[in-house]
Amino acid sequence: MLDASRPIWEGYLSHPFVRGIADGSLAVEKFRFYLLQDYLYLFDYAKVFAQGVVKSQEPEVMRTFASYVASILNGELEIHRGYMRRMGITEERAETEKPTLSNLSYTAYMRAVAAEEGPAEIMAAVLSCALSYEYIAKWIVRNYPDAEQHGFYGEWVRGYASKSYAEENQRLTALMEQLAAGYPEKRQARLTDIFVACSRYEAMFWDMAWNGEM
Ligand SMILES: Cc1ncc(CO)c(N)n1
Repeated sequence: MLDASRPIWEGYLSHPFVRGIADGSLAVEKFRFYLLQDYLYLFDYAKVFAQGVVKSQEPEVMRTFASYVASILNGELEIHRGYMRRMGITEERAETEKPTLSNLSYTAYMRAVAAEEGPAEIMAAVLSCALSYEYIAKWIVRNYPDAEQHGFYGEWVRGYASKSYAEENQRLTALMEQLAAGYPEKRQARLTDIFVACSRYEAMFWDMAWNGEM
């Protein structure tokens, strides 16, 4: 799965939006636009995990999916709310924002997988989002030593490069392997297709953030 999307992931690292966070040169206006879109995105992302609870039978699997619903709504979105406070954006204001077509397409795709398919396919859909942010943030930390301390973007970098985020991702990866164990080739190929599609949607989301799509 990771091999199939390697070239797409390499592209994230040279993306001007990602580079702008890395060297601190990104215009705050661009980040503001991205953050509001990502704020909307994360509520749908949480719903995809919630669908994982609905679609799974084993208590342990249900518990894992459920814990991510809570950690997105209470943990990751705290980063967003922190930035919104700093930029003077209220939650009411953020909720009136309209998702761009790129954003809608990405979440609609994940929600269609979640509605029609099973827990392994749902995990394949959420995995590239989670893993790619860790990949990007760790790459920033390795290559831009000042990025973590940046007065504005530092919090974003630290959050996604953190040990706790990596640990959560390890649990997701382990669950992916557990759910897909013994899958025949055809179903494995389907998981890869979903993972690659979401990796491409991630690239589209960065493009949207950079170009300010309406
Ligand atoms: C678009 C997008 N993908 C992945 C993540 C990481 O959860 C995020 N916050 N936003």
